[in-house]
Order: sequence, then structure tokens, then C-alpha cells
Amino acid sequence: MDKLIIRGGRTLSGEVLISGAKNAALPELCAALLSAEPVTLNNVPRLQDVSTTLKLLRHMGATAERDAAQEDRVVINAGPVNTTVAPYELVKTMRASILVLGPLLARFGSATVSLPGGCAIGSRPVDQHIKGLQAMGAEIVVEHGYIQALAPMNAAGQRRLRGARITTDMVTVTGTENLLMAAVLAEGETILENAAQEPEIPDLAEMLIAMGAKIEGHGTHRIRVQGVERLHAPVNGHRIIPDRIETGTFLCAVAATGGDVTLRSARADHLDAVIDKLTEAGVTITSGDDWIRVQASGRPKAISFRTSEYPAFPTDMQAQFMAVNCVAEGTAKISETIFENRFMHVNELIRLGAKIDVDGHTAVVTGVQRLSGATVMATDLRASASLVIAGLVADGDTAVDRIYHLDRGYDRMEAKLRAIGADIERVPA
Ligand SMILES: CC(=O)N[C@H]1[C@@H](OP(=O)(O)OP(=O)(O)OC[C@H]2O[C@@H](n3ccc(=O)[nH]c3=O)[C@H](O)[C@@H]2O)O[C@H](CO)[C@@H](O)[C@@H]1O
Ligand SMILES: C=C(OP(=O)(O)O)C(=O)O
Repeated sequence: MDKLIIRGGRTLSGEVLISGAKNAALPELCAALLSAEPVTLNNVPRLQDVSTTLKLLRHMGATAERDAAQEDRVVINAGPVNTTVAPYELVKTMRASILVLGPLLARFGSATVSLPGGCAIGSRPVDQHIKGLQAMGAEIVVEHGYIQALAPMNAAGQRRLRGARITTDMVTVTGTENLLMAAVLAEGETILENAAQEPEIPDLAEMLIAMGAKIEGHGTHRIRVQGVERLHAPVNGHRIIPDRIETGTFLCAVAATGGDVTLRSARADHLDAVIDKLTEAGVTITSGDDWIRVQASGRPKAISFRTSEYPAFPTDMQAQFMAVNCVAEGTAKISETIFENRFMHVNELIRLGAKIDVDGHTAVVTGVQRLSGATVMATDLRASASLVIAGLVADGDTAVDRIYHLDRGYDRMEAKLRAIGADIERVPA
């Protein structure tokens, strides 16, 4: 198990190329299951979660390979799929494996997918995915840790989902994606009410439209889908949007350390809430269509915020922004409303000298002049990123242990940070 060693105190300057979005890549790799033709995805990030998804697709009989000549291109051929089972051994390492359920059921009429279970940040049930598929006529049994789903038989004797009007109890990102992927091959019309609006959803919808799906309203709370018989490959492949959370993480790193960094292949319009808060903190941010420049000097101002569904402040940026508040001037109140256990970085930040009090879903952070390096343990993906940011401003050495969490969702983070002046290295633990 590798760890990161960071010698803090350097300001950051230069350019960073932002990778494709993890949370768009995962559903879009699974969407390739909807067609028997080879699907090309471009701008696929190099992440452990992507490798796990490719492994899962191969387990089902698909071919799923990175292009040897162009590493960010992946071609998936789900023509030869011969099993619709997603086993526990693969699903347990990545919750997003649940995203094969909708596509498998829609194209093959049956699917057996291991229950993903909870994870460090919360219990994360998938009841809304199941409820939506049941509304589309699926018979679903959950037993022995597996979701066993069967589509209803139509008049022609085929197992095919039926369009339905579905209102989820809460806004769910992967729930919306699973139901959208199920609906594109269902018979008739599906309306998804209370749909998530995160940018990864319109990106998935655009990919599906390029494959022949009929979708309207993506990017709003009401998505309307007319099911079609089959989908083809997207004609020129599909290019995954830039990772807004990786982008926000670099913005926070510069806000904390100071410096002048331009992020290339980045979308400011996907990060309005985060950019507003950083601007309030005294950071200067300018942007164009595909770049963002961040300039910071001195201590940022403490900024309070509350996580919520897009377009509000993302829960996936809460830990990184908390790290900025740890060294800010003043006191900030942070409320986490999406996941019940997403403050696990707090105790590790305290080990670095941060002053944080947690009361239920609220953390009060009083900024300190300086953090001091120590050994800390990453507990989940974004917690890892917050510890890296804290390590970059701490005095002395910080060792971040258990960085397999970081590798799940960041594409060579330490190499990108080193290229803009950070003193950071990966060492085998
Ligand atoms: C792969 C991916 O895209 N992951 C993102 C996705 O996760 P994910 O899609 O798992 O998160 P959801 O939007 O589904 O979760 C939102 C809330 O709804 C609850 N819920 C969800 C579904 C359900 O059937 N029942 C239920 O109770 C969850 O426990 C959570 O409290 O959105 C989260 C919220 O923006 C992000 O933090 C994750 O990075
Ligand atoms: C919580 C996250 O991801 P996942 O849903 O894959 O666990 C995340 O990206 O911060």
C-alpha cells in the first residue's frame, strides 16, 4: 500500500491538465452495455474505479480495452456479453458497479447484481434504483446479498421494461443514471421526476442520444425518454466532460497554498457554487470556455457553506474546502446535508493542528496560522484529497497513508501537483 509524503510550504504555479470526470466515465462505461456495437469513449481518466469497471465489463464477456496509441480512449464491445451477473468480489470495491443494473435489465431482460452495501461516508441504500425499475415492470428479489431483476414479458414474448412515470423520494445521481439507462430501451415513455441535475447526467444523456436514444429535459428535474428498440455506437465516440471535482480540488489547493495556476480542459460553468465561495474567500478566479486561472496570496478568508444537490455546493468538495478553512482567517460553519458520515477527515485534520468542532451534521472550523505535518490516514476519496491539501500548507512532513482511496478517483494527483511546484512523492508503505 503506497503512501504520499508531502513537504509543505511551497506555493503552486504553472498549468494542470484536468482529466475526464470519474462520475461521468463510470455510468458511460456501463452505458456501453446498452448496445451490441463497439462504443468509443474519449477523455477516460486513469483511475482505479475505471479499471474496476473495465474488469466488471470483461467479466460479463464484453471486450473493454484502452487504446494502445491513445491512452485516454477506451473501446467497449458489449456484443459478446454472455452473463448478466455482477459478482460481489467486483462490486464490493466500487459502489458505482450498481450502474450495470439498468443497462443489463434494459438490453438483456435480466440482471443479477450484488448489493453494493454502504461505504465509509454513509449507508447509501439503492432502494430508489429498485423502486424505479419496479415501476417499469421489473420483478425484483433481493436475497443472498444480490439484486435479482427480471423485466416483464411483452406481447411479442420478449422481456422488456415498460416506460413509467417515476418520482424518486430524493434526488439521487446514480439512481437517475440507472433509470435513464433503463428507460432508453424500454417500451413507451418514461418520465423521471425529481431527477438529479449534476453535469454528469446531461453528459450521459448526450452520449445516449448520440447512440440513438430519445431524451429531453436532461439537466432539469424532469427527464422525458421515449424508448427505442436498439441503440448503436455513438458515431464519433463520446468525449467525457472534465472532472469538476478534480478541478475544484486543484482550486482549493491553490487557495490554501497561494500561487498562480491555470487549469486546462476545465469547465468553470460546472463549478459556480465552488468558484463563488472561493471568490468570497479572497481568491481571484478567471476563466474561459475550457480553462480556469486561480491566483491566491496570503491567508484566505473563512467561508461557511452547506452541501446540497447541484447546482448548489457539492458534497464531493466539502472535505477539500474544509482544508482551506483550516488555514483561513476567521471561523466557518460547514453543514453536510447529503451523507450522514462525511466528516471522517476532521480527526485527521485535527492531527495536523486544525481547530474543528463537530456537532451532528455541522462542523465549525476556526482557521489557524499554520498546520504542522504529521502522519495521517485517508478514510475515503475526498478525505484523502483534503489531507493532501492540508499537507501542502503544513510545516514539515505530512505522510498520507491508505492512498488507495485517492487512486480510486484522482488521475496521478501527485504527479500533477509536483509539476506545479509541490514537494510530494509516492512511496511504498
Ligand atoms: C459515482 C457517482 O456518481 N457518485 C456520486 C453520486 O453518488 P450516489 O449516486 O451514490 O449518491 P446519491 O445522489 O444517490 O445519494 C444522495 C443521497 O440519497 C440517498 N439515497 C440514494 C439512492 C437511493 O436509492 N436511496 C437513498 O437513500 C443516499 O444515501 C444519499 O444520502 O452522487 C453523490 C452526491 O452528489 C456524490 O457524492 C458521488 O460522488
Ligand atoms: C463519493 C464519491 O464517489 P463514489 O460514489 O464513487 O463513492 C466521490 O466521488 O466523492
